[in-house]
Amino acid sequence: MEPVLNVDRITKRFKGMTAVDGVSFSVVRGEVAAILGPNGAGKSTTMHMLLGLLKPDGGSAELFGNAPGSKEARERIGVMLQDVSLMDAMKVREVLELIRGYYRNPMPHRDLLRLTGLSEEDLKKRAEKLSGGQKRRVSFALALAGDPDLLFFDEPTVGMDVGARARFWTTVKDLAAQGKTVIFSTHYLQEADDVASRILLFNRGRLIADGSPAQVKGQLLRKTVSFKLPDKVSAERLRSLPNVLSMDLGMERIELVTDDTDRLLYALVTADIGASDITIGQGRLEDAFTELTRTEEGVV
Ligand SMILES: Nc1ncnc2c1ncn2[C@@H]1O[C@H](COP(=O)(O)OP(=O)(O)OP(=O)(O)O)[C@@H](O)[C@H]1O
Repeated sequence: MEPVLNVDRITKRFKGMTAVDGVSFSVVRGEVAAILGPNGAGKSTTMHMLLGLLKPDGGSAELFGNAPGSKEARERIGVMLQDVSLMDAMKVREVLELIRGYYRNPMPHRDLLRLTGLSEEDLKKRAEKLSGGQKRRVSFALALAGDPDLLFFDEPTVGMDVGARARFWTTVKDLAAQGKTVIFSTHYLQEADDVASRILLFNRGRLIADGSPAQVKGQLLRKTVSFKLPDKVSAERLRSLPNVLSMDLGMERIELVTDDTDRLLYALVTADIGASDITIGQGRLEDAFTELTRTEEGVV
């Protein structure tokens, strides 16, 4: 598999705080990789280093074997960042043609409109007159203008309505199926799960999980073991059971959140506390995500 991006222990510090802390990963051709994480996790800083907009304090990155920001790398990438100024005074067509003019093999005009959903009418407008959603479409068109092999999207769907979001991701998947590689950042686990073939989960500047959505979810997912108890059993006693991450002591039922159902169940049954009507439930993914990132905070 052809490596498109190689990141080796990349690090960035800002005035005594470490925004990105020794992150390593690589991405191969045709992957759609989501850089996922809460606010301040280091997603944008990482992306900016990969684009050559920020210089790392340690480690390195290579795009198609070239340094970020080099002419060779820039010619093969397309970028959609947050809050891009679209040269407001120009018409959309002029902006697009200007950017297409920078590239040796720009994407044909017709394909750009088809992929981004921009209309001929939109092209006649000045960028400043566009709605938020239309501006995102133009940003997408600018990212595709050079028909790049590698696309970077920083929180691309912010400001898009549901329909625009769905269309955008369908197009992204089609582009990946044609062999283009896509790296995007997002706060939303669900979005990463729906779209990405690969999830890079960041928290507090570190890469804390890396794998397919199924692998990362497997790592994140916590199950619940719920049961009834005949007599009052102290919370202390329940907490002493193995692999209990948290407890909910209801009037009717006790619910324990665990990262190892088998071990907990065995201990529960052999503890001889009279647990009955035992059920196992699937934890909610969003809860698991919150839990994992919170736990990591405690570790740092
Ligand atoms: N130019 C800068 N100067 C100082 N600190 C910065 C700078 N850029 C980012 N940081 C800090 O580095 C950390 C990581 O920020 P970054 O923007 O990379 O996170 P993020 O994951 O993209 O967050 P968000 O989801 O909120 O966009 C944060 O604590 C942020 O305050």
